[in-house]
Amino acid sequence: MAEQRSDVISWDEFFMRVAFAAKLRSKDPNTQVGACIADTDHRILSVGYNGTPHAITDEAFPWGDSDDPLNDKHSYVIHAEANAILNFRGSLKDMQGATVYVTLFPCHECAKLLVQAGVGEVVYLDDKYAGTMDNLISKRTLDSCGVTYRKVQMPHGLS
Ligand SMILES: Nc1nc(=O)n([C@H]2C[C@H](O)[C@@H](COP(=O)(O)O)O2)cc1CO
Ligand SMILES: [Zn+2]
Repeated sequence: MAEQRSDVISWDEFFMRVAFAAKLRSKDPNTQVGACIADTDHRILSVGYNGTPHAITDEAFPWGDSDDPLNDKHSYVIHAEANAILNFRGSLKDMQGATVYVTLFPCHECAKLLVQAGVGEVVYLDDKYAGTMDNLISKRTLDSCGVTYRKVQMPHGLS
């Protein structure tokens, strides 16, 4: 009888790989972000990545940075975490206590949305904006609302 494989990837690694795959769909030339929400029974509830609202043409929105808010991508893009919440087709009751796996630490706007959607834990891959005011507000929001966060361990890498 063959032995079963023991060196399998963990649930954390699995869901982070799903989030990582999602970010590969992002058209943002500078920062691509993926999010995967999994419930307490290790079922995937939803996936999202950062992108603009559905538009009639690909050129409807800018993808560059600009001092002019009308021409700045940040005015239009929907963040990965927000898209993951919006893509969910079930009842928000099923999201209570869920874990969101994100390739980049949530911004303060998404932190508020995740809290109100019932997410109980944030697991992140990168925190490249750590220490910025937005990031500090995000962490204060999560701390104040009892949402824990931790950096994922990826012993098998991402390839
Ligand atoms: N957690 C996040 N989820 C996201 O989906 N984003 C998106 C918004 C933009 O499309 C991009 C950030 O662009 P930049 O400012 O690094 O050029 O990533 C950003 C963050 C950062 O907090
Ligand atoms: Zn955000």
